[in-house]
Amino acid sequence: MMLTILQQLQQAGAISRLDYQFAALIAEKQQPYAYPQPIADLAVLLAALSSYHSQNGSTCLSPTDFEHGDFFDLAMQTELRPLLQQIQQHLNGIAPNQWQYLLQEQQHIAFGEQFEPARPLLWLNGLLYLYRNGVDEQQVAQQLSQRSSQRAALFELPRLAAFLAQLFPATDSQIDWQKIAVATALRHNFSVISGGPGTGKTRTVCNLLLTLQWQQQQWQAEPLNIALVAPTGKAAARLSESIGNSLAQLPSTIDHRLKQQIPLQAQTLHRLLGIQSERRQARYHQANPLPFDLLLLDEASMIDLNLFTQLLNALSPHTRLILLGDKDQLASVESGAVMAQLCQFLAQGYSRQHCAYLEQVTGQNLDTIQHESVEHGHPIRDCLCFLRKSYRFDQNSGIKVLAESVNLGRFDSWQWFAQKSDLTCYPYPLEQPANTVENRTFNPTLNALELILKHAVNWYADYLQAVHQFDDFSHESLKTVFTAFNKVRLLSGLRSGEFGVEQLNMALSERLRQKGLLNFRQRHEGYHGKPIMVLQNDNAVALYNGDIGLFLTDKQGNSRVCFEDGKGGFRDVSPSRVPPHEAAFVMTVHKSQGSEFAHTVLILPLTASPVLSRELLYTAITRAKTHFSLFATQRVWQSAVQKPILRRSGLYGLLNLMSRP
Ligand SMILES: Nc1ncnc2c1ncn2[C@@H]1O[C@H](COP(=O)(O)OP(=O)(O)OP(=O)(O)O)[C@@H](O)[C@H]1O
Repeated sequence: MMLTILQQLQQAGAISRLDYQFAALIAEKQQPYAYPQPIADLAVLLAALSSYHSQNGSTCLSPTDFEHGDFFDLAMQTELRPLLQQIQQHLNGIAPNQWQYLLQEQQHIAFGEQFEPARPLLWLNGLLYLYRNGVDEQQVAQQLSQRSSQRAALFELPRLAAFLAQLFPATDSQIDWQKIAVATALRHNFSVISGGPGTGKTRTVCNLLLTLQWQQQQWQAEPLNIALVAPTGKAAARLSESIGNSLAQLPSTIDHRLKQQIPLQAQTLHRLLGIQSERRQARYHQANPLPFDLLLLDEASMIDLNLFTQLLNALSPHTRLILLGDKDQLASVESGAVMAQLCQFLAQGYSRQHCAYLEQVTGQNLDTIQHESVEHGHPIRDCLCFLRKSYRFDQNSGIKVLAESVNLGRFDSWQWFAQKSDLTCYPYPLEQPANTVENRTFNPTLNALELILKHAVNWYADYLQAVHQFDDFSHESLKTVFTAFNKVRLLSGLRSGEFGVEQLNMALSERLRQKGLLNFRQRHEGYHGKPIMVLQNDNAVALYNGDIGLFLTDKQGNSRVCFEDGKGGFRDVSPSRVPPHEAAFVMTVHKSQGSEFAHTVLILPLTASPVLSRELLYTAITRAKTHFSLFATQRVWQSAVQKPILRRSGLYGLLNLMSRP
C-alpha cells in the first residue's frame, strides 16, 4: 500500500510526520469507498506530496512538475531510490496529466471554486492545493484583480506634473524610474514598488506619500490616515528610520505641513492586525476593517500567503495598499510567494494608456523602451514599479556586482571575490596543507569550523570589549554596545548541522568563553553580553519573532534584555518576560531579512544542501552595507548560484484567468 511506503519515507526522514499523517487521513476517508487500488494510492500519494511541498513554500502542486517520475526529491538520494521505484509501481503507469481526471470521483477532493472544508484537497485551475492554500490564493487573486482595475482619483494633471517636477528635478536624460513609480502608484489604489538595495524605495514612497497629502490639501480634504508596517520588528524599525532620513533630505521648497503629515513610526503587521495567536481571530478582519486610508507594507516579499490574505481581508475597499520590497529576495518561510508572482507581470510592460498618462505627468516617454505586447496585458502590470538604479553602491562596488551576478545565476560570480576590495572569501581547506605532514587525520569539517571561529572571535572582539566596559543602562552606554554589536553579523544558510546556526552559536560562545571574552556557566541561560533573537510574537511586551536584543548586566548586578526601539533609542525588558529566544551570534539568512549590517559574513556548509539557493545568497549579500565576507567552497557556492528556488503558486495563473474578458 502507498501508505506503508510513506511510513518508511517518514522513518527515513525524507518526509515529515505531518506529511504522513495527512496521507493517513486521506486513506482513512477513502475506506468506505471501493476506489480502484492505483487511484486510491494516487490520492494518498498526492496528499503527502501536497503537504510536503506546502511545507517547502509552494502553495500548490502542478502535475507537470512530476512528469519525470520523481517524488519528494528522492531521485537524488541513492539509498531511498528503491522506495521511489515502489511508488512508481503502485501508480501503475498513471501519467501526471491524468491525475485530475482520475480523481474526479474522490469524495475528499474538491474541484474549482466549490470550497468545502470537508474536502481537504482542491483542484483549481489545473493545480492541486491544500484546502486552506487554495481558498487563500483564490481570495488574493479576486481582491487584487478588483483593486488593480480601480482607478484612484487624481488632481488636475498639469498641476500634479508641476508638483512632481519639484520633487524630482530632472538631472539627466535617463528615465527617472522613481518618478515613474510615484506617478504609477498615484493612479491606483493598489501598487507594488520593487527594487534592489539602495534603489531608493523609501525615498520613492516618501515622495508618493507627500504627493498624496498634497492632493488632499488641494482638494481641501482631511490628510490621509496612513499606516506603515513591516513583517518584523527590525524591519519596522528600519522603515521608520529610513522614512525619517528621506523626509530630512526633501527640498526646502516643500511645504513643511505636508512633511508633518507623513507618519514616522512603523509597526509590525501582526501588531497592526492585532494577531494574538495563530488560533484566535485577529482584531481586524472583514467585519472590522482597519481604520486607514493608506497602508504601506515594507519587505513585502517576506509575507506568506495566509498572512497576506488576512491583511487583504482586513482592508476596506477604499484603503490604498502599497507593497514595497525586493522581488529577488528569499520568499517567506511559510508557503507563498506573492511578491514574486505579482512581479511576473513586469514582463508585460505598461499599457499604452498608462504610458500616455505617465508622459503627461512625468514628461517621460516610455513607448520607445517598451518591447513587449502592450495591448493585451493584465491590469496589474500598470500597478507595478521596478526601480533599477542603485544609489547606495557606486559602480565599483563589489557588493553590487556580486549581488547582480548571483541574481543572474552567473557561474563565474565567484571571480568577484578576487577582484573587489569590499568582498572577502575564506575558502575552506579541503586537503591537508602540504607542510603539515605530522597530522595524518585531516578533518575538513573541523578545519572549516576552526577557520570560522578564528575570524569570528576577532570580529566580535570590539563588541565584547564594549560589553566588558558596560556599567549602566544609560542611553550612551547602550548606544556604545549596540553600535559595536551592529558592525558585523554572521549568517548561516542552515538551522541545523555542523554549519547551522544552532551549533555555530554553541561553538562560538564556547570559544569566546575559552578566550576569556565571555563569562557564563550555562550557555542556555542569559549571561552578560549574550545576543538573543526572539522566536515568538508577544504583544504584551511588544516583542516579535526576529527581534534582536542584548542581555546585559550593570555594575550593580541588575540584568535586563535591551532592544533598539527603532527611533534611535532603546527599551529594556526583564529577562523573565522575554518570549522564547535563542543565541544570536550567528543567525539564519531568513531571519536577517529586513536588517542590514556594515560587515555581513555568510557561512555555507562544506557540502551542497537543498536549502542553499540563489535567493538565499542574494539576500545574504544584500544585507551588507560596506563589506561582505564568505566562508565556503567554490563548489557549494556555484551549486547554490545555479539553483533558483522553485516555488509553485497559482496566483499568477488565477490573476490571468480573472482578467479574461
Ligand atoms: N534619486 C536619488 N538621487 C540621489 N540619491 C538617492 C536617490 N534615491 C535614493 N538616494 C539615496 O540612496 C540611499 C538609499 O535610498 P533609500 O533608503 O530610499 O533606498 P531603499 O531602496 O529604500 O534602500 P534599502 O535597500 O535600505 O531598503 C539614500 O541615502 C538616498 O538618499
